[in-house]
Amino acid sequence: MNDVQPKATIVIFGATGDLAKRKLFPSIYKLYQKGKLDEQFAVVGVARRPHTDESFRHYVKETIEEATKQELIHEKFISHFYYHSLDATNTQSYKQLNELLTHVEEQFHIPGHRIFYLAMAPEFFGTITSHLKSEGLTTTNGWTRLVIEKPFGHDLQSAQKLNEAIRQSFSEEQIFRIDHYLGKEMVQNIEVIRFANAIFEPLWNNRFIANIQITSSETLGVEDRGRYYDHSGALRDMVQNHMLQMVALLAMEPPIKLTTDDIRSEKVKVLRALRPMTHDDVETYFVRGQYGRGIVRGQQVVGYREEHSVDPNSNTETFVAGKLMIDNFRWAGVPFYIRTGKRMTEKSTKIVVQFKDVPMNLYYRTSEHVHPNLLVIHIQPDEGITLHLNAKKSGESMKTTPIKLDYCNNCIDGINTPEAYEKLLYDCMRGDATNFTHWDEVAASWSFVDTISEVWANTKAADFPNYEAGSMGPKKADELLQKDGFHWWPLNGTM
Ligand SMILES: NC(=O)C1=CN([C@@H]2O[C@H](COP(=O)(O)OP(=O)(O)OC[C@H]3O[C@@H](n4cnc5c(N)ncnc54)[C@H](OP(=O)(O)O)[C@@H]3O)[C@@H](O)[C@H]2O)C=CC1
Ligand SMILES: O=C1O[C@H](COP(=O)(O)O)[C@@H](O)[C@H](O)[C@H]1O
Repeated sequence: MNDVQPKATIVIFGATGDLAKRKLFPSIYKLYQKGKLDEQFAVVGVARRPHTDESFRHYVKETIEEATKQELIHEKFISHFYYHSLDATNTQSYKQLNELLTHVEEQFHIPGHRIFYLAMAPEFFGTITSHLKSEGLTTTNGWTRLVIEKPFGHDLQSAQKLNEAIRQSFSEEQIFRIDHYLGKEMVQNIEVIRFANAIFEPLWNNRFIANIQITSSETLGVEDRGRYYDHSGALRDMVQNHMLQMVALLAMEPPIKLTTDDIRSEKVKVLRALRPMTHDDVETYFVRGQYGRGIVRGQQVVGYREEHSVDPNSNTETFVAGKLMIDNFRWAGVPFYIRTGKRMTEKSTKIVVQFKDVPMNLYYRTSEHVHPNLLVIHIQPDEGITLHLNAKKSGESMKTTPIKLDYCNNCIDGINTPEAYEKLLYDCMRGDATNFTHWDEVAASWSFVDTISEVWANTKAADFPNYEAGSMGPKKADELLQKDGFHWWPLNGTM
């Protein structure tokens, strides 16, 4: 894990697809540019469509130039790319792939370390992994690792089935399940903010925190992913993975050490402590929404049901808000509100920790309230922390005014935060699985969301579409907090 310039072959299944193009190739290039990969690496692209090594290299070069908006200066870099045309279901083809891998390993002096990155539809995961093992691709002199993209199943049962299939060929230690939110700089910062600051950890519990709000809003609609999304919805697409991972990081106990196992084990405990939903609870604790037509960033956009490859009578939610309770000593009684949706007012991911009011308000003897202290963690697009405090109003004795202490992570000159995929790929190459999800986390998350999706699948949402594109979601999402005497803190800093 200490190898700063790991030596490995990255085999990308689905190399002609969208993810490889937009995220994987540019990330590999950035790692090379930063000197995190030396010359002992290779990338072998795999997909069905025909390519020679030359035409594939040309394609990769173009995609990187497009993504990074710069001329690809390192011609040497591109010579590390190879292509093998393969239908995932064709056994014979894996033998040829193995021969190619042996060849590139000799060429670049790579000691048999292989990463198999499955950037393909999940229905192929089992077939590919079983072929990798049966055709000898996992038998090398080095280590072999498997990177699996989301979605990891559709519910607990299908995830279990998928996991069992993969585990026939790879052990849990070899499996790196991607959740790209765990690669985001400020998501990784949650642990540091909590555990490296004496002022926060003693307050990080139900005695001092009133509620925690996590919002991940998008302005985009479903784009060209209507077919996938209409069978998934926001609950499976965002809540089961990204949102619950952020909840786990915010709520976990301090790990004994900062090791992968210790951190994961604390996260799993949180996910297991989530108060399970009964069918009757769902309506009280969760709100679903679907966008209708509206205006997003000045552009008129169509409603979800009019999107390409979406059922015109679709019951699929494009928005979820929920109130989560964590039934343990630290968090009993503290609501964690989550909210995520497509076609909302702005693209933003933020966490707001609202502290309880001071026991007695000395500064306003009237009914006025002092502002609650808030710790805002800005995940994206801005990265940073804002602490909202109260201070004395200049010149006016005994009057308070809200003030903000701001730290902007991505404003510092010269620091360009690495893309999540860049960090995660590098972690995988070094064998650090901390920011990947363990099977136990996946299972606990599915088991929590399954009841909600069952209820929603079996009851038609009569009010869909129930929010206008370009808004912050349905009214019921506001009422969810109002019932508890809270409100969503605005995302644009006007608090
Ligand atoms: N795109 C994104 O931003 C994100 C994607 N993901 C996940 O990543 C995975 C890939 O997504 P994405 O890149 O968008 O998908 P695409 O549909 O763009 O690409 C699919 C890839 O699979 C290849 N493929 C399809 N069938 C076969 C087959 N029988 N044998 C060999 N190769 C095949 C295709 O190439 P060819 O047609 O040449 O065979 C293509 O390279 C999915 O699991 C998705 O959910 C997760 C998060 C974000
Ligand atoms: O995993 C997914 O995440 C994206 C949002 O990611 P972000 O990094 O842009 O916040 C979402 O658009 C997509 O539907 C989902 O599959």
